Amino acid sequence: MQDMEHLSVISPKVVLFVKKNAEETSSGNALVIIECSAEQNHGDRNNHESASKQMDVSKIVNELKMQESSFKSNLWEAVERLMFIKRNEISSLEDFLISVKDCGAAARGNKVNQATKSHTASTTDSDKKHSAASTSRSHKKRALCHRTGPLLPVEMVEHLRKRIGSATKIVHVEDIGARNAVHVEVPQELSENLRSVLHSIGITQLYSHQAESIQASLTGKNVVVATMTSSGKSLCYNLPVIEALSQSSSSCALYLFPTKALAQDQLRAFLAMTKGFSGSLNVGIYDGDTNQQERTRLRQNARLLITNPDMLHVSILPHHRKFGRILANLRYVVIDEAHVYNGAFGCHTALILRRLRRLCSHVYGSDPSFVFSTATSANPREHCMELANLPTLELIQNDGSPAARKLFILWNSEDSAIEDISFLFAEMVQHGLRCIAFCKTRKLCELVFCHTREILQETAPHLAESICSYRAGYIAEDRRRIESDLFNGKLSGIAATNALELGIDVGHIDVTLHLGFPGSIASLWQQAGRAGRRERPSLAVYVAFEGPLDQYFMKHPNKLFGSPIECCHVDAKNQQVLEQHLACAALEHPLSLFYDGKFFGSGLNSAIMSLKSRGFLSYDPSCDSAAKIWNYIGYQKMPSHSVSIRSIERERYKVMDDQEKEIEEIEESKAFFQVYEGAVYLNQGKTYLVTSLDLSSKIAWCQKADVNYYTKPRDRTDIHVVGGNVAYPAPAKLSNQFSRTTARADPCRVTTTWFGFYRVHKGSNMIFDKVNLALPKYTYTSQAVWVPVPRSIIKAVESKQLEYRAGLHAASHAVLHVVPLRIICNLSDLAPECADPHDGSYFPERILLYDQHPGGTGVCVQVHPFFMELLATALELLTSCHCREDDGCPNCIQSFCCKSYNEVLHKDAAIMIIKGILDANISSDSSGS
Ligand SMILES: Nc1ncnc2c1ncn2[C@@H]1O[C@H](COP(=O)(O)OP(=O)(O)OP(=O)(O)O)[C@@H](O)[C@H]1O
Repeated sequence: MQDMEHLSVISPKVVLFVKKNAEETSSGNALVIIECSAEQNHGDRNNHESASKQMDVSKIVNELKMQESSFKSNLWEAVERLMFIKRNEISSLEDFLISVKDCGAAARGNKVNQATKSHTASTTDSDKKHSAASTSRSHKKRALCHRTGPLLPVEMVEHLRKRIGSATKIVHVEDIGARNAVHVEVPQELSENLRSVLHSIGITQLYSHQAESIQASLTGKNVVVATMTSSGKSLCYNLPVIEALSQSSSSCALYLFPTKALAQDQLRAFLAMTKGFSGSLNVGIYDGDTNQQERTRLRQNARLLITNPDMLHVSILPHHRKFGRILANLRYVVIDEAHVYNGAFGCHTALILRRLRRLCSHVYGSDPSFVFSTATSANPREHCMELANLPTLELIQNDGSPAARKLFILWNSEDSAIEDISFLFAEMVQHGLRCIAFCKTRKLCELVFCHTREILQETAPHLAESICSYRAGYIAEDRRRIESDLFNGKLSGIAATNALELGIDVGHIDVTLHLGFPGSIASLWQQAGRAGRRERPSLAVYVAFEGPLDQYFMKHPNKLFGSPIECCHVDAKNQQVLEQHLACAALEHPLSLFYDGKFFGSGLNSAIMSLKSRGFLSYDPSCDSAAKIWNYIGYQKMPSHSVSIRSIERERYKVMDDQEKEIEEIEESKAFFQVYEGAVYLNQGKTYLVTSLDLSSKIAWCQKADVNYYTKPRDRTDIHVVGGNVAYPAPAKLSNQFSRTTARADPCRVTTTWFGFYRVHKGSNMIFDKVNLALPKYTYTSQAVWVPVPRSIIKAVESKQLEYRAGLHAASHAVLHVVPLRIICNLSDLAPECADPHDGSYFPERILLYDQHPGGTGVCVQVHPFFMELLATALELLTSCHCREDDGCPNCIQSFCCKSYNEVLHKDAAIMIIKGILDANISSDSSGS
């Protein structure tokens, strides 16, 4: 009985002991009960060893209840609740005692309290002997139970340090100092109307950048406002627009927001601002949620139309005559959050804006000014000029807004990042700090929400309902409700995906938590920018996962805080996308080589020829031959309907509960990651079990469940190179020694297979069951660029005792990293073929990149001519990177988008493979010449 610690005298007959280092019971408990008499209690424990029983907590509690019915029920409740909630976490007597202490007044007012006091004192020494990890866990519990009342965000760092003790997880604190405002008087040229608008929202002075930008816009210049998050960028476009609309009763404006939520938010702000406004501004949102009646009303009356690029593409431009009044009088086009228009989506938006400007010019004789805003782009001017094909653009970036101090903590989790962020989330809420916990995936978002709520139910039940989750997939009504609850202060915390990253005004937020690196430094700042608005000090905590990418930033904080944010890229010359939009443009208004070159660039001629040969365009011989007019003659009535600008899928699975209520719709490509028979499915913190999946009607039926595990699909993505000609030939002139490239560009078939799932214990994250499933595969055709690896190289790598597969995996990541050095693209458009680290079966011997969008956006075809040069650049990258680890760093072989979580990478093997391919290529080149 030396390993027993006295827990409490529960009754004259029963004493609870914790068995130190006990083997876990089936439900993961290490509690032992000693049954004895009151006198025996004070005797030698060894005498009663035979009476000890180790069993499930549930059985213990029931047995104790039966034996001791006279005991106070509220204490039972407390103990029971505690045991169930904490089942895997009771690592020391102190943990348990602290938790008991927190379990209500009843528990504190009786014998347990006395036992608690004496044993808290007596176990302090033994606690010191605990390992660092268990000490930190113990401190964590103490933190959870410790309520000191409201704290300021900046006080939280010290508080956390005290709570988690010496085994600190805080590896770095970046102190981002406050910035003073640079105010200027409201410019003289602003009308009385505008002054009264400002007055009505309590603004007496402008920030310097606002005045600069407003003045430029009022004189008709195109402007990009590139200042910090929460720097008052909305005013930079709202004021000139209100001015224009109030000066002329016919003037109109168009606002483009990338999300519906943002559009709603901005409409709210605009209406609040113009509440007492004398003139009629007629503002409205025209998006997929707008009903027919409202659409008609807006087409007839709106002067400020708030929409998105998708609506512009499929509805407004193809039916432009119905919007003729607005287009003819268009004074301003506002594009908020310009950094979102990046990569493939940016490329499509760039062509949509060209279609808009062309119609304004050719059909309606208008030439609107553009106002862009962005907080997180390293090249705002270059990016926005390319986006709208503008000859000039005024860059406003001298930020005159004030900012309060922000502390940015890097938190390296020793055990579970999910548990840590949940603990931090609960801790913030308990100290009166409003908080958003950003999670990378929908599932993580639900898990963090559930964990945090469990903690709060235990430690501060009155706060358990004050948190919520928010992610894509929720029905619009739920999202609007959550947004407004957060705005109104009904909610004090929210676990969210990047759906909440853009500038929705969610009221004041004190703290942002970030679970894992969100994919770009720009995105991390964008998320962190949600807190500390309105000059309040704030806190951000980046909680790292175990993966190499997060660990890299934990080791090198300067790579986060000292590096510039990423550039935004769009490639409006992408031949494939250009042709898709030219077909749409030709339907909207006939195309002319003569008049349209300035909108669509030098690729116009060859794109028209290609469309002609494919039966989309025909030349109108009746027109003046110099103007060369081309009409749309394609078989599709509305070509824009088949051009998906965000790869939005039409095929979706519905998730229904047993009351036949729809809970969510999930895109087909993502459905089986979430719903399959036996899956634990989470939605807004509720746990469901998927009882059946009807593949024909695409419905997943589920019912509420109370389970202590989650499920994880087992899946694999295979690339099958189909062969044959690619749609677009490589440019004739290829450069230097790699002209006889062995790289190929081919159509490919991308197939994701789900072959089952794991059941994983919630607390321990241990897999305890493996289930096989037969689900339909998800397949789409796309394009790939690839190069085979000669057998001799594989042998050479293996002869050095290096892992060939790890080298191949690392090499494809390195090649992916250098693609943006040669072409303008978004890295998420492309993906490398990643070897499944847990699958030892055949894997193709090649380095391959494929286009992630069904049908492909043409990036691989563009890459093909210089693929071997990319290999040479990748080799330079690897050999010049001084990181020492075999599995490299994010600067060389680790990739954020790796589907195999950067497992099984080897830098030296990658160097050998790339070098080998290049050597083989040069020798085949010289032997062939
Ligand atoms: N000149 C000003 N004086 C005082 N407060 C201002 C001024 N201009 C704007 N604000 C306030 O600053 C807050 C942030 O403004 P806004 O939402 O326009 O910022 P933003 O730069 O668009 O933010 P985000 O980057 O998140 O989209 C608002 O509450 C707004 O009322």
